[in-house]
Amino acid sequence: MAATSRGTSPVPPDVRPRLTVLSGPSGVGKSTVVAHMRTVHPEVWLSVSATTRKPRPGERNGVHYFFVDDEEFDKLVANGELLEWAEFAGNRYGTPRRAVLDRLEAGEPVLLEIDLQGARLVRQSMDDARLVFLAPPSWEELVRRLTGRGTEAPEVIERRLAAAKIELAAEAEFDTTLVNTSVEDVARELLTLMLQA
Ligand SMILES: Nc1ncnc2c1ncn2[C@@H]1O[C@H](COP(=O)(O)OP(=O)(O)OP(=O)(O)O)[C@@H](O)[C@H]1O
Ligand SMILES: Nc1nc2c(ncn2[C@@H]2O[C@H](COP(=O)(O)O)[C@@H](O)[C@H]2O)c(=O)[nH]1
Repeated sequence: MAATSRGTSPVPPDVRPRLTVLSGPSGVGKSTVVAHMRTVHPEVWLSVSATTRKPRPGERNGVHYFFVDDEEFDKLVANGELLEWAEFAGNRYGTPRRAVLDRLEAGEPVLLEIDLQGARLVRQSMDDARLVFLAPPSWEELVRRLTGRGTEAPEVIERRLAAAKIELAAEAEFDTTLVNTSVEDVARELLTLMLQA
């Protein structure tokens, strides 16, 4: 992932960047929105999580995730290297702590794309984090997107939809909700939120 510097940052000099967490049910379009935002603003830094999930076709180690086995993930947890971690639909996911803290200390805005459990943990440990919930236009559209992506087996889709019901019920815990009707619009709104004081 490309490094950022204050020189290329979209952050106005009088704004103190903070941590933004983007969450929402599986399939709502979090990765799509973030990828679009980063094509327009490649200088925005996105944390790369560690996961025990196997890579999907096209996913690259160190770019989309750090793909690790159970033993390596155990070590990351035991050594305190994760800012937060959670089990989601049968796999573990966690945010490498050092990289996030380094960026914040350098005065750069930081974006995490993580699940509800992780968002709750971040809120507990970093009370000025901004929590953004990405919602689908409807339940039917969420099912269509998750199924249409074609990356999960039917039983995994069922697990993710069960988790989605819990995540949708937690929307009120977030500071802001964005409805993902248009990827371009939501990406723009997300960037605006990230740059607000
Ligand atoms: N606004 C949108 N309109 C129509 N389709 C969309 C929209 N946003 C995303 N999609 C599609 O929905 C599918 C799921 O998107 P994506 O993989 O980004 O979801 P996600 O929230 O990151 O899921 P997960 O949490 O499972 O990783 C993809 O096929 C994507 O192209
Ligand atoms: N708590 C965390 N959740 C994370 C992290 N990285 C990703 N995720 C979330 O997991 C699910 C499933 O992701 P997928 O790539 O397998 O579809 C999704 O909600 C992600 O946002 C993390 O570091 N911590």
